[in-house]
Amino acid sequence: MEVTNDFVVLCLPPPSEDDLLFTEKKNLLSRKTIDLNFRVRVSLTHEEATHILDLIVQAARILHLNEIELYFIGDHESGMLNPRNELESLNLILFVINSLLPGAQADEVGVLLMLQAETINMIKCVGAKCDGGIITEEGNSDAEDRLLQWGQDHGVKTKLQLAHFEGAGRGAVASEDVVIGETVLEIPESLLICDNDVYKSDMFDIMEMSGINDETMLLLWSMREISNPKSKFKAYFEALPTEFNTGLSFGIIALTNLEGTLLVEEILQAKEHLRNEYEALQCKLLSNHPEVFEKELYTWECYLWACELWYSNSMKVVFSDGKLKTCLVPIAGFLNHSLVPHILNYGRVDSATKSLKLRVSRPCMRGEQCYLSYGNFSSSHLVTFYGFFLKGDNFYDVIPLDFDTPQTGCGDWSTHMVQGTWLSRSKDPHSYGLPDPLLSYLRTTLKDDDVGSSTQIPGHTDLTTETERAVLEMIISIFDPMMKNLDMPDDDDGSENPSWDVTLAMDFKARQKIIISSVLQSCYGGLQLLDGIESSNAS
Ligand SMILES: C[S@@+](CC[C@H](N)C(=O)[O-])C[C@H]1O[C@@H](n2cnc3c(N)ncnc32)[C@H](O)[C@@H]1O
Repeated sequence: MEVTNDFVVLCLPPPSEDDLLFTEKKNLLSRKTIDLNFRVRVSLTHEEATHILDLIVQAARILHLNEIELYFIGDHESGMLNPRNELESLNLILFVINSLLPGAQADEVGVLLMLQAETINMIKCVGAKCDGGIITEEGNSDAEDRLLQWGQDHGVKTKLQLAHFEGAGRGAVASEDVVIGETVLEIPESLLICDNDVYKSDMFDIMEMSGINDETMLLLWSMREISNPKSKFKAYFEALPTEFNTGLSFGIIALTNLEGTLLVEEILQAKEHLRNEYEALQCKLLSNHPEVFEKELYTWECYLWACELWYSNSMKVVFSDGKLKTCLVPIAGFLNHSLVPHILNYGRVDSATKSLKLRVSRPCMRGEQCYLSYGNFSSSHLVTFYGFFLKGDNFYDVIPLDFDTPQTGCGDWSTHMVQGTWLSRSKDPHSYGLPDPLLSYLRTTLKDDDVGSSTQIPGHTDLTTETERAVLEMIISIFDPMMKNLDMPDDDDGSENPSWDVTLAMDFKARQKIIISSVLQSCYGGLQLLDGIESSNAS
C-alpha cells in the first residue's frame, strides 16, 4: 500500500501483457485518459466517495473487457456494460480495498470502509437484476441423494442443496446465507473426472496406440465407465440425465424451423463433424477391439449422449500440478447458468487444500438459486451445446457481418457485428444504436467525396447526410433479406404441445427476429432523422 499523508492510493493492476486485448485496453484507457492509480482523500464525504468509486469502476470495467465488449464499448459511453463485466470489476475493486485495510492507518480505515460498503452495495444492485427461477420440486431422487452422500463421504463441503426449477431441471440452492468471497462448494481434486482416470484404465494403451486425442479418450472412457458397476464415480454417473436435449439432438422439424438463422448451420456442422469423428473411430478402434469397446455401449446414440454430457457439463480446471484439464465435476454439475452469476471464476485447484473452491462473487441468500457462469456464450452456442438459452438480454448475441472491402484506417477490427440496438448506451442520435467500429468502417468506405452537394450534420463536422444515408441503406440491404427469411411461417409438429426441440427452435427464431428488427427499426429511424435535417436545411 502506498500512503501519502492525507491520501490513500488505490491502485488497479494494469492490463496483463498475456491478455490478448492488452494493446486495445491500454489504448482505450489512454483515449479516455484513465489512470489506474486513484488518490483517495481520507476526509472524503460520502458523495465524493461515490464519485471517485464511479471513476474507479470505469477503469475496472475496461480491464475486464472481452473482445465482444470491447467492440461495442463506445469511447464516449459510461455506465454498466453487462452484469458479468460489472461483477468482475466490482470484485477486483473489493479485493484491492480489502488488501489495503489490514495495513491502513486509523484515519484511512474510515474512507476504505466507506468505499468497501459502497462497492458491496453496487454488487448487490447488480444481483438484484437476477431472476432466481421458480422451484417446481424440492427434495431429491434416490440417485441424487446417493451422489450428495458420496460427495460428503469423500470430502466435499457445500452450502448448497438441490431443487428442481421450471425449465432448467435441477439446480443448486443456498442452504444458508453466503457472503461475497465465501466458498459455497469445495470439491477435492481427486473427485474431478479427468484424463488421469483414463490413463489408469485398460483402454488407454489401445487408444494411445491408435493416436486418439485426450478429449476423445475421455468420451470413450466415460461411455464404458457409466455402466461399470465398480466405477469410483458410479454415484455421479447414476445421477446424470438419460437425455440431454441439446441442439445436437434437434429433429428435422426443429431444424426446418431454424432456417434463415445461423444456428441451423452451427448445429448441422457440429453434428456432421461428430458423425465423421464417430465413423473414423469405428474404423480405427471400435470394430478392431470389440472386447474393450463393446458394441452395445458404443453405438452412435451413446456417442452423441457422451458428447452432449461433456459439452454441457464439463469445466476447464487448472490442477495443482499446473495442468489445464477438461473435467466433469460431481455436484458442481448441478449448477445452472446465468448472465448474473454468483460464481464467476472457478477454474483453479487451490494448491494448499488440493481442492476446487467455488466462491461467490455476489451474495447468495438462503433458499436462493446459486448460479454459475458457463462462459460468455451466445444464445446459439447455448442452444447447440446446452439445449437452452436465456430469456433476458444476452450481450453476446451478435450477428457477424462480412464485408469484402478491406479496412482503411478505422481501427483494427477484422470482423464487424451488430447486437440488439436497444443495448446501445450511446446518447448520440447519429450512432443509431450501432457500434462505433461498424459505423466508422462504413463511413470511410461509403464516404461521399462530392462535398459541394452534401449537407453537414449539426454538431458533427465530419458527418454528412449523404454518407449517413449510404451507411444506413447498406445496413438495411443486409438485414432486410435476413428478416424476410425469418418471416417464413413456423412449422410446428402439428400437435397442440410441440416437442421440446421445436419449441426451443421457435423461441430462438423469435429472439433472432427481435434483434434484426431492432437493427432495421434503428436504421429507418436514422433515415427519418436525416430527412428532417435535409428538409430544415432546405427551408
Ligand atoms: C451443468 S448442467 C446443470 C444441471 C442440470 N440442470 C441438471 O438438471 O442436471 C447443464 C444443463 O442445465 C440446464 N441449464 C443450465 N442453466 C440453465 C438455465 N439458466 N435455464 C435453463 N436450463 C439451464 C441445461 O439443460 C444445461 O444443458
